Amino acid sequence: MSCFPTPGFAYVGGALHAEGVPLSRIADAVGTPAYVYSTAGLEANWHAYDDVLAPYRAKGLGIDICYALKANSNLAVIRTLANLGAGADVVSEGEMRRALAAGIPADRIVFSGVGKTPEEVAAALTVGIHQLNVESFPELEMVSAVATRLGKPAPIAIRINPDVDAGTHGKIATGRKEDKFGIDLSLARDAFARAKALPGLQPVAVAIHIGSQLLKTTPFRQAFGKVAELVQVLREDGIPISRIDLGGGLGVPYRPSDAEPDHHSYVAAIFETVGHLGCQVTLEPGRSLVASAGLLLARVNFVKEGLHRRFLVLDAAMNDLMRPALYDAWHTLLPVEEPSPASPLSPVDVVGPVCESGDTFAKQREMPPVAPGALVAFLTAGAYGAAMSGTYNSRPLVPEVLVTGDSFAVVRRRPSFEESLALEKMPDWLSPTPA
Ligand SMILES: Cc1ncc(COP(=O)(O)O)c(C=O)c1O
Ligand SMILES: N[C@@H](CCCC[NH3+])C(=O)O
Repeated sequence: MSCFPTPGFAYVGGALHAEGVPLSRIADAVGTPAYVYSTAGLEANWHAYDDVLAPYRAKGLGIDICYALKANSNLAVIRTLANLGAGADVVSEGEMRRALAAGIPADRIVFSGVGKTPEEVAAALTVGIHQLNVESFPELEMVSAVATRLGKPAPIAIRINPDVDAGTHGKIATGRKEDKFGIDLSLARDAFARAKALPGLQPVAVAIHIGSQLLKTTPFRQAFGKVAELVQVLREDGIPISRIDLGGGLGVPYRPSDAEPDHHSYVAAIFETVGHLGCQVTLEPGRSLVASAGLLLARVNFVKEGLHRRFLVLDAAMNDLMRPALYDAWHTLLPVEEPSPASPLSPVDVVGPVCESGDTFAKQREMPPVAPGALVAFLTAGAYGAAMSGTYNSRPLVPEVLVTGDSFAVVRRRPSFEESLALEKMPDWLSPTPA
C-alpha cells in the first residue's frame, strides 16, 4: 500500500479526508491530537494478504492469519480484522483479554513472548489457547509445571532463533544470534527432546519471527528454509510437527520512495520453502495490516522562528507517537488543508510540547507554509502508534476514531484528568493538602 493516497486517506475538494469524512470534522468532535483509523484501509490491507493466499489455499496449503495485536490493540480495530477472518497473536494476558473481548475465539489465538509469567500461562491454558510459543528452556519447565498443575496439556511451539539478519533497524531485528528471542537453532533438537520428555507439553509446532519492517523477501526465504530443514529432522527424531508459525514482519512504505512490500513473493517464499511439509502455517502480521490504515491528527500550536531554525510546535508529542524519537522513524506529515502545487517548500523542525529535545518528529522536513492553528496529519501511524503511547508529562492518552464511509465513531475516548488522578491514592502518613 503506497504511502499516500491510500484506500483510507486522500485529499477531496482541497481537504484531507478519512474515507468520506473531512479530518477537520473529527478534530471538531474529539479535539487533537487524535488517532484516526480507516475501515477501508484495514480491509485493503487484509485483502493484500488474503487474495494472494487464496490460490495457495486452493492447492491445499492450510494457512491462518493471526493478527499481532501489539501493532494496534484497539478493540474496534481488532474486531474489524476478526470480522474479515483474522485470529490473533498476543504477547501478554492483557492482549489475550482484548482478543477475546473483540470476539476472537481462544482456539485462534497464539501466545508469543519471551517472558511469560506462570499466571499468564495458566490464564491462557484455562481459556483453551491454540498454542503457546515457548522461547527458552526455563520456560519449557514452567509451562510444563503449570499445565500439569491445571491438568490441561499445553500445545506448544518452540520459537527458534535462526540467526538470520533481517536487514531492518537494529532495535526491531529479532532473529540474529545476539537477540534475546527464541532458542538457538543448534539447540532446537535438545529443546524439542526436553519438551517431549516433560509432562503436560504437546510439542506440535516450530515458530520463528525474524524482525519487523522487512521490505525484502530474501531474509524470510532464508529463515523459512531453515525451519523446513528443522521440521524434517524433528520428524526423524519422532516429534510429530504438524504446525509452523512463521511470525510477522512484512514492512510498509513510510516514505514516498520506499519499496512496496511484495505479498506475492512473500507468500511464494512460504509455499516454496515449507509448502511440501503438509503443516498448518500460521502468519502473525501486525504492521502490514494496520500501519497505512491509521494517521495521527494534530494541530500546530506555534510556528516558532528560531535564529537558526523554524519550528512547527504541535500539540502531539513523543508520548503519542514515539517511533520518530525511538527509531528516528519517518512519518510523512501532510497539512489537512491541501497546499497548492505552487506552494514553496521550506525546511522546518517538527516538534512536540514535551520537555525533551528528543520530542522531535522530523528535522529539516521540507514543508509547504503551515499557519498556527492549522491541522496536520502524520501518515502510516496505525501501527505502533497508539499502542506504544504513554502519558509522559501527564499528558492523557489521545482518543481514537474509526471511520467507515461517511461515518465515524469514537472507539477510545480521551480519559479525563479526574479519572487519571483517581487511580492514585495518598498514603495515610502524608498529611492532607499542604497549607
Ligand atoms: C513474535 C512476533 N510476531 C509478530 C510480530 C509482528 O510483527 P510485524 O508488526 O512486523 O508484522 C512481532 C513484532 O515484531 C513479533 O515479535
Ligand atoms: N515498535 C516497532 C516494531 C516492533 C515489533 C515488535 N517486535 C516499530 O514501531 O517499528
